Formats: sequence, structure tokens, C-alpha cells
Amino acid sequence: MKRVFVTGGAGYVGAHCCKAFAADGWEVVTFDDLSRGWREAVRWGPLIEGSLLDREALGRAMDETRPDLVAHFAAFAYVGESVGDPGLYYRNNTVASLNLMQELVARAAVPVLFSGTCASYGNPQFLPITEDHPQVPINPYGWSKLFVEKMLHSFHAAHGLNSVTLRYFNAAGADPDGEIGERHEPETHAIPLAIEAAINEAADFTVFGTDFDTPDGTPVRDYIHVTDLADAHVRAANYLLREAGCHAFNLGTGQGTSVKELLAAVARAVGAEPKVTWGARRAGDPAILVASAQKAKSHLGWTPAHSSIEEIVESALTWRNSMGR
Ligand SMILES: NC(=O)c1ccc[n+]([C@@H]2O[C@H](COP(=O)([O-])OP(=O)(O)OC[C@H]3O[C@@H](n4cnc5c(N)ncnc54)[C@H](O)[C@@H]3O)[C@@H](O)[C@H]2O)c1
Ligand SMILES: O=c1ccn([C@@H]2O[C@H](COP(=O)(O)OP(=O)(O)O[C@H]3O[C@H](CO)[C@H](O)[C@H](O)[C@H]3O)[C@@H](O)[C@H]2O)c(=O)[nH]1
Repeated sequence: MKRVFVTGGAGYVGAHCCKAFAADGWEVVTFDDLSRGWREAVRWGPLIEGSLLDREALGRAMDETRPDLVAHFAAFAYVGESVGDPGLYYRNNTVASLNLMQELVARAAVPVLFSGTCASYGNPQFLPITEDHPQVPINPYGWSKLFVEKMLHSFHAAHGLNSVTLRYFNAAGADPDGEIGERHEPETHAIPLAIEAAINEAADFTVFGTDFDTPDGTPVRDYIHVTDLADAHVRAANYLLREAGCHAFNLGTGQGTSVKELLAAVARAVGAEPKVTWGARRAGDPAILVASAQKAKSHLGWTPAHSSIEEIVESALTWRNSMGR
């Protein structure tokens, strides 16, 4: 049985991927400091509590686990927070990932999957965004993740460390079985906030700008169901065990959804309109981010199967209601 060591497995994307790895027959061990994750989300194998910033604890956990592969999700992921406190991001995302890479090369270069982001591209120069699009982030969060990609290249050249970076576009939705879902505190992502604004009297949704150069003036994003992301991780893991190298794949649908279209989908799913405030642009939001998903399709045989905006919103709504708020 193959064994995967999952950093950040108590978080949103990591937990969904743990479930998918277990379903594919992998033994799953989570390493997470629970700084932004949830003990109850770790359901498909043991949790080792520890931080990637504690290299000794990390090395011990890897010696106990002896993984065939590492899936590295652990990070902080709030763009706004990264602008106000860049040091936090360079330490927890970049330095922590360097610690991990050094522990990997000390153990015969265990291959690694890395959570990249569309935020590493910055403002798009052409659409859809292919993997060879220039990467010029516009915030410290994007840089903190891009530096890790660069280090993965250097470690491949110097130490033969094999890796796949998966650059997610907008992760969204929840496990169709309702076992896990999106749980960020504070929540800043559009879909859970829009659902809350449709259900909860006290909540409303601020649309960050209506003057973008898009068909309806609101920003367009490529929302990808977290279950499709999880499927891509399992495929990428099996690919990486066959194909040495330092690879990168976009994970998106190739389809854009505007904020107004998202609000309409939420209204249909809930049966009530989200209460909306028409606000100003949020700093650092590009008008349109849409992936080309061709490379993941041709190399990994991956096609998103659950990423219509209807299915994404329905699953997020079911999860929200199951949390008993
Ligand atoms: N959610 C998205 O839309 C999105 C999009 C693109 C990329 N990503 C990337 O995907 C990954 C997962 O994102 P998420 O939304 O699941 O975030 P999340 O906050 O839900 O999960 C991150 C997990 O990492 C853990 N963690 C953080 N720092 C740690 C450390 N130093 N040591 C050990 N554990 C630590 C947290 O406790 C948490 O459980 C991140 O790398 C993020 O940058 C997310
Ligand atoms: O209250 C809100 C929240 C969001 N939005 C809009 O909804 C869209 C989606 O916003 P999210 O905050 O849900 O996600 P982002 O597009 O900001 O995602 C970025 O941040 C994520 C980290 O949380 C990932 O890294 C992702 O790759 C990166 O593009 C954006 O156009 C945003 O302007 C609003 O109008 N109001």
C-alpha cells in the first residue's frame, strides 16, 4: 500500500484530498498544526500535530511515516492578510516549504505535490491562462507561493527532487457526501459569503466592484469543485510516481463565472436573493482569471465532473446547512 504524508490535511482542500487518496487505496497521514484547520476534518488516517516551521518535529514525523509521496497543502491563504503582514506569509508559506524540501532531500528525495495558485500569475496578459503564462504576482501571498515553485525547480536540478505543482483557480464547493466542507475563519470566499447573505438575516454580501472590463462589470473567476481538485491530486500523485520531473498543471474548468452570475446561482439554490451592497473594488483583484485546463486533461486524463456553478453552489449550501448554524 502506498503512503501519502499530507501537510495541511486538516484544512479545506487538504481534507477533501485525504478522502480521495484513501478511496484510491492510499494510506494517509496528516501533518498539521491546526492553526487554521480542524481536528474533526482529519478522518482518513492519523493526525500528527506539528508545524512545518519546527524542522525537528517535521523530520520525526516523516521518519515515523516513511511516505512514498508528500502532498503539501499547509499554508496561509488570505490575500488581504498577506498585504498587511507579508513576513507571516514568507515565513509560513516560503520558509516552511523550504524546511519541507530539505527534509525530503534528506530522505532520498520523496516526491511532492504542491498547492500552487492562480494568484501566482498576477494580472493576465492573455486568456485562457496556460501554464507558460508569465508569473508576476500582485500580492505577497502570490509571491510566497511562486517562490516555492522556483525552489522546487532548483531542488530538482540540484537534488533530483520530483514534484508536481497544481495551480488551483477558485476552489469551491463541498464533499457530495457531506462529510467535510469549506471552513475558513474568517470566511472571505465569495460562495460561502453569498449563501450566508441569502439565508441569514444579519449577513450581506459586498460586491467588490461593478466597473470591471467584463460583460456585466463584475469580476470573472474559474470556480473548480474541491472534489474535482481532489481527483486531480490522486491522478497527479500516480503520474509523479511514473514521471520524474518538475511539473506544473492548472486546475480549472476553462469557464468563467461573474460575481453577478454567482449571486444568481445562489438565489436559485437557496430560493432567496442574497442581500447585496454594491461596493468598491478590492485591492489586487484582476478582472478575469480563467484557466486553460488542456494540459491536465492531456497529461493526467483529468476532466472536471462536478464543477458546474449549480453543483458547486448546491454542495456548498448542503454543507452550510449541515453545520447547524
Ligand atoms: N482555497 C482556495 O481557493 C485556494 C486556491 C488556490 C490555492 N490554494 C492553496 O491550497 C492550499 C490549501 O488551502 P485551503 O483553502 O485548504 O486552506 P486552509 O486554511 O483550509 O488549510 C490549510 C491548512 O494548513 C495548516 N497549516 C498552516 N500552516 C501550517 C504549518 N506551518 N504547519 C502545519 N500546518 C499548517 C492549517 O492548520 C490548515 O489546516 C494552500 O496552500 C493554499 O495556498 C487554495
Ligand atoms: O465578499 C466578497 C468576496 C469576493 N468577492 C469577489 O468574488 C470573486 C472571488 O473572490 P474570492 O475571495 O472567493 O477568491 P479570489 O478570486 O480572491 O481567489 C484568490 O485567493 C484565493 C486564496 O484564498 C486563492 O489563492 C485563489 O487562487 C486566488 O485567486 C472575486 O472577484 C471577488 O472580488 C466579492 O465581490 N465579495
